[in-house]
Amino acid sequence: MEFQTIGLIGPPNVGKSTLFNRLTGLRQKVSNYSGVTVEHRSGRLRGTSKTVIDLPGVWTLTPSSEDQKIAVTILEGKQPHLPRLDAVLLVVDGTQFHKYSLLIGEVLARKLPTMLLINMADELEQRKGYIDPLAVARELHTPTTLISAARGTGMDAVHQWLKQDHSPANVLPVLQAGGNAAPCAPNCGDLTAAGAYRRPQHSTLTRAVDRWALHPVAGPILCLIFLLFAFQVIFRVAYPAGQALTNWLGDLGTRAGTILPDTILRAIVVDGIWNGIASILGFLPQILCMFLVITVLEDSGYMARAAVIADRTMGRVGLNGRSFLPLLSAYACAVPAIMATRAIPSKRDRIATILIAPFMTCSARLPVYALLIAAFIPARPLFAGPLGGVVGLQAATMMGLYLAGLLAALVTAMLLRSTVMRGQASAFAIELPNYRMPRLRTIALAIVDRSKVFLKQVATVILVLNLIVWFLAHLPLHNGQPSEVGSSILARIGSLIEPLLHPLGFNRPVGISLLTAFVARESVVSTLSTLYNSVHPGDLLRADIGMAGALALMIFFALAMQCTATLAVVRRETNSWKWPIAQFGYMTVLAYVAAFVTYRVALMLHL
Ligand SMILES: Nc1nc2c(ncn2[C@@H]2O[C@H](COP(=O)(O)OP(=O)(O)OP(=O)(O)O)[C@@H](O)[C@H]2O)c(=O)[nH]1
Ligand SMILES: [Mg+2]
Repeated sequence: MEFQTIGLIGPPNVGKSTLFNRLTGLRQKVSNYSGVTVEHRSGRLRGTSKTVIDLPGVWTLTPSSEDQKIAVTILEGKQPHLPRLDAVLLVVDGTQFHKYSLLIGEVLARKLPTMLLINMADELEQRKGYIDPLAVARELHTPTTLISAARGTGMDAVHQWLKQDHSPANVLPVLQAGGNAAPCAPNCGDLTAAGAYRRPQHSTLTRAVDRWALHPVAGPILCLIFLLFAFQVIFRVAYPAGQALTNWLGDLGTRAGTILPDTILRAIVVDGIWNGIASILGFLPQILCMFLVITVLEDSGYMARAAVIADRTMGRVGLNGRSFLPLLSAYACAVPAIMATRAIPSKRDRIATILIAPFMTCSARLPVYALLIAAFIPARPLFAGPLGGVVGLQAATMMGLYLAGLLAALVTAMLLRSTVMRGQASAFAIELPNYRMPRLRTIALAIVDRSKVFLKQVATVILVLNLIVWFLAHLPLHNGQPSEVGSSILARIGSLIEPLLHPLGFNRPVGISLLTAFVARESVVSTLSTLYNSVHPGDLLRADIGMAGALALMIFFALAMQCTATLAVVRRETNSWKWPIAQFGYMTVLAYVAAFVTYRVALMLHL
């Protein structure tokens, strides 16, 4: 009998998802910190009809958080709509083998056919550690093998075990090592002695880097310098590259316009669709640059340190240290970050983290910030002097907006902890993984996948939004001709929201673009482009809203909850409408008031 449904179970950050990707050819997210996978993911074992299921990491089978509950429920065969597991690949990290006897004992006691995979063979050898998998197999009466999921070594034995006929007479002799008959007791005794385990030497790189990265003063400063440098690259390299792309696409649209006959169709294709698309595509290089930075930080193991730094410097606001990993991942997108809060055991801390996650600057805000900063903030050095050129005013403004979001999150956390979510902050312990050279494959896949998500968003949601905006700006028809700008449906919507826009210094196109931003934040760029009928709407906006309005718009955008996808996921994860509604109301009022104050202060300062 061959296995049909195989589960990957094991502690966090041991390489389960890396193995899953190798077995199935899929692209489950892999990163060097604990708690990356928070829900199950199924895939087909390559070349077969068998199902492999990747699970969140667990330290014991007594779950203490939502993600761990998922892993244990599936192991117990109690997950609705999912077949029972008929085999388990129990994955552990060979460089930390001394930590796993409890989990190994608990999993084997379930009596499912199990193979123990000791992963990270490459790192174990490199750091001069040792383990004898056959001796472990003999001790546990369980097939055991040493693998490297990242490099693909040792995988033959795994495939053989999965392929083999598991009727009692046909079990593979080498790996059998005593058969699968006698499962060990819940605690498997001293496996390290039985397996002649020699712990690997400490990673000298990790020690050297951590001396600086975890330093109470130098650590946060280095972190800020690194981010400032990343923003500088975004403005110096990615922005010009993106603008060149937009210019090229804009020219292409103009040329196509001269070929097409001068009909309504030409207006729809060139003005209604193409200009908006060309303007937003120019921000792809910046988004990719940001993802490159985030993926390198995650896969190198730095993110776990950033969480420690954040906990030390910001834990005083009452946030649980465990909140910082999801919050840091919200710099990419709030949706997976809110799902990552499943790893936080305390419900109260989890809800607090969900409520503040959308303040972190997600990648969809990036194009809008870049557009406004490039149009309004002069491209000059931040300070005079020989080193002045290293950091520009534009990069510093971008950093300021990221910090504004963070500050709003922390103040909100403080408010929550002193009102509706009072209570003791729980202690924070985090596993600090060894630093690893980020894998080129992980980075490349993250960037390719991100480009696909962005391009799909542009080709679907943003394109449709653009068309809707364009039509609303030209309807109703009068005697078969489009409306004058002032009498279109959009103009009427504009006049309705005008009283709200005026106190913030926004004009109608900005107001309309903020409405479309509810569907997709990035669409502010393409909506402005469609309304101004230009691939570079920033230049025209400069003449319309002035510096005070632009600063207010940046602050509004930093703080407002303009993302239906996030609201939907908050509803799902908290299982109530109360939280998303409260969150939406609070963030909108905060954004409005902060933008109003910014506008008035900027006017007073004659900016
Ligand atoms: N050197 C080395 N690194 C590996 C190996 N397998 C995985 N890794 C790295 O280990 C880290 C964790 O890998 P994941 O596959 O995300 O681990 P996981 O067990 O799924 O983690 P969670 O989802 O958090 O439970 C990543 O940085 C991987 O690149 C390996 O065989 N050798
Ligand atoms: Mg995983």
